[in-house]
Amino acid sequence: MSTRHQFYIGGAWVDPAAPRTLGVLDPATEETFAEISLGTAEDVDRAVVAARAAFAAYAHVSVEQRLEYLERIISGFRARLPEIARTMTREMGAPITFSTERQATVALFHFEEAARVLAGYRFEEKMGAGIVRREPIGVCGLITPWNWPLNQVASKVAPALATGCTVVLKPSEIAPLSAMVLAEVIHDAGLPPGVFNLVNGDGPTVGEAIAAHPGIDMVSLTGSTGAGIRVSKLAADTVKRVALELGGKSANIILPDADLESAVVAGVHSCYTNGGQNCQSPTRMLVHRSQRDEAYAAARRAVEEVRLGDPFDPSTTMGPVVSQAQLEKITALVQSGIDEGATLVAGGPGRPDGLDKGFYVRPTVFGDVTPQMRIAREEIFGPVLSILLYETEDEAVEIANDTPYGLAGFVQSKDPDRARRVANRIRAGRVYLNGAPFDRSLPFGGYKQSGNGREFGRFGFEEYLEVKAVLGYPR
Ligand SMILES: NC(=O)c1ccc[n+]([C@@H]2O[C@H](COP(=O)([O-])OP(=O)(O)OC[C@H]3O[C@@H](n4cnc5c(N)ncnc54)[C@H](O)[C@@H]3O)[C@@H](O)[C@H]2O)c1
Repeated sequence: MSTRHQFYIGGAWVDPAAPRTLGVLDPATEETFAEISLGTAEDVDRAVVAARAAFAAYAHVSVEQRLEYLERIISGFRARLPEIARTMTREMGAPITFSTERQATVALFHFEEAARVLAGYRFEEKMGAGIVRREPIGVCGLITPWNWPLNQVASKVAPALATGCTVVLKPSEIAPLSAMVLAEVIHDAGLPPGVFNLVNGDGPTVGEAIAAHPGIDMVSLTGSTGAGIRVSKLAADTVKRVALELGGKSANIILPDADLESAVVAGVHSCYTNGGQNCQSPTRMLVHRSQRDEAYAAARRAVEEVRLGDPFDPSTTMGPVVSQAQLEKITALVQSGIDEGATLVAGGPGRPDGLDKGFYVRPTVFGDVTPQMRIAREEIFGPVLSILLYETEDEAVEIANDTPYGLAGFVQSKDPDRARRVANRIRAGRVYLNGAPFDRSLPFGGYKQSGNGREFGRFGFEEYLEVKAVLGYPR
């Protein structure tokens, strides 16, 4: 078993203020394979002192120098990408192919994108009788989840470092190890001590200490809506900037003119990506009532294509879910779907055949789901798709928007103008038309209870900047 008891503070790996440990579980074997420390408010204090001291100089480091640091992080990351991917597969169960091609690669993208934005960014502009300057906001407390463990870390750390901020990172205590590899990469890149700090711990202790700390200027959290609310309340006392990336229950509207078979099959697979543990997963599929039977048959065929099993086997397309707690939550919601009268199209509760160990759940599809059912309203965070039926385009849009969330939407139609019209009516921060691929430069974030921040590209970069007007220039 590997032990990673130290935190990265002030440019060195240091012992925690008090000994308290937590095992990290391999979700495929249910075995504890590593151990970390759980920090305290005292550890957060030390990290904030280091980050504040470093900010005084780092805020004024030239763009060229910051670009050089980012380039060194990028090459160090690239060199360790296979190890980073394996670490994520071990700590949270994503299939190795997915960890390599998506989880790790997308995390690397954020550093490349931050460097690209930094290289072309105008930090000053002339306006009226003055100039407007954009300056780094200060010390940033970054709190991240386990489902895309390094992507979420990188989408915050990269723009923070690029803009001249300093960082106190608290990765998820459930999947903390890939972030510790990143800390080693950042150390090797030779950033000044204190610019980047990492303290492991749980939400109520270390997360809340970060949110409340008077020495932190901004807190950015990706996680559940409940954690986001708690962090906002704690941050209010010191009027911190708060950026939240929270849960979702995204709708995938399949308009009647779409190619139904391919839209349904792609929608099922998209819902199941990363074992369904994605904030923006299209978990509510909206199908025209006249296409019900055909859609259910296509969904069943898509489920048969899923290869559930050992996440280190390159042919596996779905691994276990992250934990026993997550497995129980998913199972309870699947049972609620049955109890509330939805039609079980595929899957269901219970252990998948042939998998006696590990937190495996059966990929499941429900049909005839109504908007009031729990499986239509609650974020399940597992491979469970709900199919809802609609009669008119207006009704489809109404169902899509009938949720406290607003992270993403998906629209399928052969008519691009029609798809765009429907997209404009969806109250969400991102809409994908006809299976559009991921684009790292476009903003990512939620409406409503899905959050208030924007990450990725220029929008993510600007989250870490203050705006200053300097008056007294000729007009
Ligand atoms: N919108 C997005 O970009 C996005 C991306 C990925 C995941 N998510 C969301 O994250 C959730 C799954 O991740 P999770 O289970 O790790 O979420 P979580 O809210 O349990 O934990 C997320 C992080 O917040 C910390 N935390 C928990 N309670 C806290 C508190 N009271 N104060 C401060 N910090 C606290 C945790 O320790 C962890 O580091 C889902 O709801 C998912 O939709 C959102």
